[in-house]
Amino acid sequence: MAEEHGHEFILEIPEFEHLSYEVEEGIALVTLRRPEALNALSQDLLRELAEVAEVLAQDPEARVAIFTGEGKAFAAGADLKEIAAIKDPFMAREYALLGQQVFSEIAALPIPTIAAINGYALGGGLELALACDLRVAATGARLGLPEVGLGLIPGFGGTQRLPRLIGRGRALDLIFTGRHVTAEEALSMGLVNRVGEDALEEARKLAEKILKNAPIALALAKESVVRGEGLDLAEALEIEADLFGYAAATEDMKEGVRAFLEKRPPNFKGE
Ligand SMILES: C/C=C/C(=O)SCCNC(=O)CCNC(=O)[C@H](O)C(C)(C)COP(=O)(O)OP(=O)(O)OC[C@H]1O[C@@H](n2cnc3c(N)ncnc32)[C@H](O)[C@@H]1OP(=O)(O)O
Repeated sequence: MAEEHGHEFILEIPEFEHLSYEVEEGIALVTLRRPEALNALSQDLLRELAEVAEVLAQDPEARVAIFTGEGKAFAAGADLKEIAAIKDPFMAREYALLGQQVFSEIAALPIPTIAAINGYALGGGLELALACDLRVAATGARLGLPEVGLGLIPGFGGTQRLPRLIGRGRALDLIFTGRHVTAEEALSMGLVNRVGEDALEEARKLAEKILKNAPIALALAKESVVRGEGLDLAEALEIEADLFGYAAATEDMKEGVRAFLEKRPPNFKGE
């Protein structure tokens, strides 16, 4: 996907069918584009999300990524037509593993990611939003994990990422009832970080605030949080101290501290 020509680094962006990818002023925008099926996550769309994650990990222009959906949904879940065609538990397991793998790649991206939840985020759609670092919802958005009403369970990370984010009790409320919550309720339970009239506009505002900060420090802060999950506190604190050491060795750290002392805004270069 990426080639070196002399010293020039050329990133080839694949042709996508079910999503679009654009980058403007440091913000990469990934838009799911299957509005006729409320952006249901078909296997083809999941594979394109894996490809876009690979692009995001390499694109030097992409400093924050926003994921959103075209039309009235962010994503209405895994594609139920494809689920209906699953013949045995082994195929179903492979299906879950595909979604989990793609969302884990998104969760591990070295840049901050934001889900701009413009409408329905249900089942696998909410699980995609959970794989992002931050979630911003439109006032009219509806979020939920309705899988048990279909005889399924959340299988793209929902049973793991949701309790880690909002706590076991609140997560099991959503998982057992399958109910749709409003953006306001999602905000009150910590499921989303912000609510606004227009999710994308609100997400862009958030991205712009993030972009004012030092890029390497952002990557290291995320790495510290991600690597610390699942470790005991002492081990996780060691990782934090190591990464603090890396951050302190950057030119941007010198610039940030100098700018503070000189009472001016910093000019970070990502070095
Ligand atoms: C591991 C992960 C597992 C999962 O994610 S399981 C799936 C979990 N998701 C769901 O159960 C949500 C399913 N969708 C719905 O409940 C409803 O939709 C909504 C409440 C989101 C919206 O309802 P309304 O406004 O009446 O729209 P509409 O006519 O139902 O949908 C428009 C078109 O979109 C298709 N569609 C919606 N969701 C899915 C889906 N998840 N998989 C495949 N297609 C979907 C429909 O069938 C229909 O299509 P047509 O116009 O051809 O009838």
